[in-house]
Amino acid sequence: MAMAELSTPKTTSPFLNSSSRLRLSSKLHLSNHFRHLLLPPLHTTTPNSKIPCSVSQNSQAPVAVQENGLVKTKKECYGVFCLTYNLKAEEETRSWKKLINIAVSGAAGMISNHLLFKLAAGEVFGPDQPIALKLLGSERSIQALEGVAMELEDSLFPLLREVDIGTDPNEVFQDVELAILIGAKPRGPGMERADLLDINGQIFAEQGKALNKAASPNVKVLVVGNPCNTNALICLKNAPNIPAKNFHALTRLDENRAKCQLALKTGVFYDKVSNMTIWGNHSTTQVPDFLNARINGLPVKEVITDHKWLEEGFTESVQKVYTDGNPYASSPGDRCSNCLCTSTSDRFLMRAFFGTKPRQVVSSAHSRRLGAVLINSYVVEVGVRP
Ligand SMILES: NC(=O)c1ccc[n+]([C@@H]2O[C@H](COP(=O)([O-])OP(=O)(O)OC[C@H]3O[C@@H](n4cnc5c(N)ncnc54)[C@H](O)[C@@H]3O)[C@@H](O)[C@H]2O)c1
Ligand SMILES: O=C(O)C[C@H](O)C(=O)O
Repeated sequence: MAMAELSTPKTTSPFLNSSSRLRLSSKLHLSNHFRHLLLPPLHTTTPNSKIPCSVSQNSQAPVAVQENGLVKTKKECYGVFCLTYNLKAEEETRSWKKLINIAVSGAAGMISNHLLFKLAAGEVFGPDQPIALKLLGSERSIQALEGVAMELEDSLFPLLREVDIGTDPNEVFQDVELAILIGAKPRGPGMERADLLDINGQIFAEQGKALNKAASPNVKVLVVGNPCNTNALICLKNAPNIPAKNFHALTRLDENRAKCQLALKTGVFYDKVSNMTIWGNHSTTQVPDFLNARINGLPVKEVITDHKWLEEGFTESVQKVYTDGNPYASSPGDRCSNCLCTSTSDRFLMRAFFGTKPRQVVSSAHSRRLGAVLINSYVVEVGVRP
């Protein structure tokens, strides 16, 4: 890491997105970053005071655009992301793709905590794809959400061009091209995912309406919050202007689990298991399809001769994983969400859908018209379009 020096911008104080509805009440814990709201605006500081700032060795810091000697700021933004940069010089030497607007709900939660940093680092859409993150939180999580925005800011990800935070989906979803809907309650011990429908269903009705109104008409929607299949259907039904085929529910985790089970049984590394897909819901009724899966290129039934295990033990181990409490959760008995592997699954799936992975066969729960719209997991072939 090299140390660079940036001049303090001659500007008014950066402000938080109005949609965050953050107010400075006496109850609000004031973090260091947040204190600037109480400090005099930056234009009262010495114009050229230096702020040390670490940047990656090879990149020159882009210069913020100025008008009438004042640094231009955006309206709805967070901290350093309020500045408008002139990236023309960079565009001449690098070919950036057009920026994509990505909304993430539940952005202060466990899964997002892992996923957002992978998105910002370019691990999902590649090193030439700039992104803008629109982070949606609940009123309760707004302080934590602000903390997430600060961490993103401090990370200086070159591809991360904007971060907005808010609690109103109608504002946060404005013009988004991808919406990853994670914000929902996770299940507790002894609960089935379906038990969450009463609590979580309403969230996805509201967010469906907001997407319908505010998002880009071709927005792709990935529902993670459980029960994800039903929530995806609720969301879709509340967003009639968005093509039904754009809605997906995350069942990729089941596919990964099934691969692990087969790898464990046969002692192969899991990359030797292919064509493993899931049919049905992200629930105890799903069917992991071992009939079409391959181990080292051979049909599973040829490699595993214990067919009773395949039909019962294997199937059940994927269907019922962690129903009685998740050993990987940070505090077992308290919550049952697998944040790290879920964020990895999100990543796999999005990479697959946005074509940054070679062609492959995966399972995905997405809508299908069989008389009626169904959201269930089935086999899809995805990858770079010829
Ligand atoms: N499909 C899958 O493979 C999969 C895997 C793991 C978890 N999940 C589900 O994902 C959901 C989130 O899990 P988590 O571990 O991140 O939970 P978490 O409790 O850590 O985070 C959820 C966050 O969402 C926020 N939130 C709640 N309601 C909201 C709303 N209306 N709008 C915006 N934000 C809201 C909460 O304040 C919280 O910050 C759960 O429903 C869980 O069951 C799905
Ligand atoms: O099982 C849960 O409740 C969380 C998630 O859907 C998972 O499969 O791990």
